[in-house]
Amino acid sequence: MHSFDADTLALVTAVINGFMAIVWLLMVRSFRIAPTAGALLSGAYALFVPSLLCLQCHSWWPGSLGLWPQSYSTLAGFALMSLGVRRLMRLRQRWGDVALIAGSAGLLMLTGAFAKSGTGPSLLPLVLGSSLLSIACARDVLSGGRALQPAWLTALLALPFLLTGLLLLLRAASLLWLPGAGGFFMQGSLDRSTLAWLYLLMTLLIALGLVSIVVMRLVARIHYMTQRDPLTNALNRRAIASELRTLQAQVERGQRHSLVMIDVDHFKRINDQFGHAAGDAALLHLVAVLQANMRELDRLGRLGGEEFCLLLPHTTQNDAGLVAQRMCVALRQQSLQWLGAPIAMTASFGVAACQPHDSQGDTTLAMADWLVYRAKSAGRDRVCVADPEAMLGRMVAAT
Ligand SMILES: Nc1nc2c(ncn2[C@@H]2O[C@H](COP(=O)(O)OP(=O)(O)OP(=O)(O)O)[C@@H](O)[C@H]2O)c(=O)[nH]1
Repeated sequence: MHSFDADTLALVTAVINGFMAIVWLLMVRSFRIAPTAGALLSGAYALFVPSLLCLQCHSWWPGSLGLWPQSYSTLAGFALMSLGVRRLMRLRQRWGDVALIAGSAGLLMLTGAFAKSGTGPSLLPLVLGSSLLSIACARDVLSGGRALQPAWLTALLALPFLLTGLLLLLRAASLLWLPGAGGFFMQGSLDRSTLAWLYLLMTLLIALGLVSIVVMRLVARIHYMTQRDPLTNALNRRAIASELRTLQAQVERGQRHSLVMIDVDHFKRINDQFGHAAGDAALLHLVAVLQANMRELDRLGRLGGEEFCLLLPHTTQNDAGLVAQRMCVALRQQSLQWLGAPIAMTASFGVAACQPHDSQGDTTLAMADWLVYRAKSAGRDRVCVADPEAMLGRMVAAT
């Protein structure tokens, strides 16, 4: 553990910070991932590099510069880090708080430097300000991560920020008690290289934590996209088939669920008369009307073209018929507004209860499909509800 001295470890930490600055910049520029948070974090990491490198070059640059570059770049780095973390956790930005902490720390250093005329800024405000900002990051990860990740994982991500904040707080305390301690790392009870190791470890953990937040968000987004129809954002065919299989399995255990198949009437005419864009808008309008008339646990999916499927868990066929009737009337009454003019739109609905002994839901789907066909034949703009006995007889006869 102690085979490296503190300066070498600070150099390694600087390299890691530089690498992370490039990683975040790449994510922002090349992939447009978390653009604002990424830019702020990239800036923060870039600012930490000179603050760590200054430990090495301190001896040979102009004495008048003293600790100024190191002090301010560290403080500015923590300020940007704090803003970046808030943005990454999708919390309302607190520019005022960050400006207050960083500004007052900067001002204190400035006044301290003038008071001591040329001795360079006092490190105390810098370390205290950085510590507060790092603790604020831990708090933001905890509050922003509540909705996203399991609690233990959020706590794990917040921990390195908290430890860094506490280390800096300890350092501030040592500066207060030992005002002569001029170096970046704390002197006293813990030796410099142990502290350098701890800072290096915290840097690594924070970098991993921040990147893993983005990776988890991306995985969740990709999972969401594989389940959705890109135009209407309703569930796609694969996702609705999977939901239907789940309901069918519950039917075997005595639950009662229903399915509604919906097909827009004369959709081709809308496309032909008003153009494909109007057709797309009509599909979005249909989904909006259906969603306004369904419960949160109901599932709406697009099977393809202008054909949709609505799963109604814990709903009898009769109740599902009433829901479909409500949707049919709502669609008839709320015409699509296209370029300032109304376009009348209706749909045909087929309603069937989820059938037993139908693990894939094929029979249920076929029944609802057949009922839509019947609604179309009977003049469209209506709901047909299954009569299971009569229907199964007819479907068997038809095959
Ligand atoms: N705008 C648009 N049109 C689509 C989309 N998917 C399929 N269509 C069109 O939807 C139309 C479906 O026409 P048909 O199957 O004849 O059905 P219909 O005109 O609604 O007639 P009925 O169902 O008998 O009332 C076709 O012209 C497809 O090109 C889409 O995503 N956007």
